Amino acid sequence: MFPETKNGYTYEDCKATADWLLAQTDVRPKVGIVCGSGLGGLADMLKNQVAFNYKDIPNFPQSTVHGHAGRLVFGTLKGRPCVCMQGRFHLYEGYSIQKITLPIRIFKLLGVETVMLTNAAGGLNQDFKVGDIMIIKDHLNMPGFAGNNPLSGPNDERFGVRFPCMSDAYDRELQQMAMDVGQELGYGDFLKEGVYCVLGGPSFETVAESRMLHKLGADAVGMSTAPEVIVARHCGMRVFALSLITNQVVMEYDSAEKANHEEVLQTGKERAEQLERLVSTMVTKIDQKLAFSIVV
Ligand SMILES: O=P(O)(O)O[C@H]1O[C@H](CO)[C@@H](O)[C@H]1O
Ligand code: HPA
Repeated sequence: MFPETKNGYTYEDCKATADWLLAQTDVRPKVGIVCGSGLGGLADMLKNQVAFNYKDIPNFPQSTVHGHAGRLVFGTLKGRPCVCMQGRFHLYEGYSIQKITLPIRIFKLLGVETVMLTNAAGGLNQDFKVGDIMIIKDHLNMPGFAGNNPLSGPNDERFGVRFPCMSDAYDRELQQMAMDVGQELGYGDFLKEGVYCVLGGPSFETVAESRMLHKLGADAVGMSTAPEVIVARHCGMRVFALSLITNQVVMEYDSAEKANHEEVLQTGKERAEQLERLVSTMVTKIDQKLAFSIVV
């Protein structure tokens, strides 16, 4: 049976959830992190944790996918206050697009200024290898082409404008910071950048679909992230996102490869440590930058 879907959450619904959370923790996060499939280890890095199971949070959906623990974790990452979704929601779980992006609006009302998202994705770019980390510079929002956009429905100006700009969705300074941090950490060989394409899932792509996406300019394909990015940008948060290339998308009919979720989780395990180090180092630099801009 599919979980309950509700079409649209009011500002008051989101505020009620944010206030409920704020009443139970002293952490006032400036950075909000969303962990992709098999990448929830990032949340375990937080110190002084106050954690909530999604099932206990008012209005929150439940995680139904293996590799998504279903916990919202508050704490400090290298001394910086953060909140981390250990598990995200996807359209294919049967939730409305408004529901899968609800936590992003709650981030905003918790005081988050920068959202960092990770995901597992299939590599379309023929220069990519399994285990590469792709800094996302742009996206193709396929569900949006079909009218399934998280901002569809009445617009509440308290979140943002009716027609938000998306040409600067992925913060360029943060992309450069990721490149610099990646170089410092010695990740040069497997740090890439590219365009992420979101599909509805849960079926993986056919060969014809993969070829089409590649021709359209996508470097990696997955089933998440872009709706969250749209909602985050709508309400004025800075966005950084990266994909772990967990598998090579099958582009040839005579290939013996078959996409599967186990491979996705396995690659996540193998690269988790580097990915966590990249994101956590960036968090310390973002924080320094914020402090600096307040002083100036
Ligand atoms: O995007 P995340 O949540 O990392 O998960 C990716 O991995 C799953 C497929 O294996 C899909 O849910 C896809 O979107
Ligand atoms: N396709 C779609 N989503 C994915 C893939 C893929 O190959 N790998 C991980 N998530």
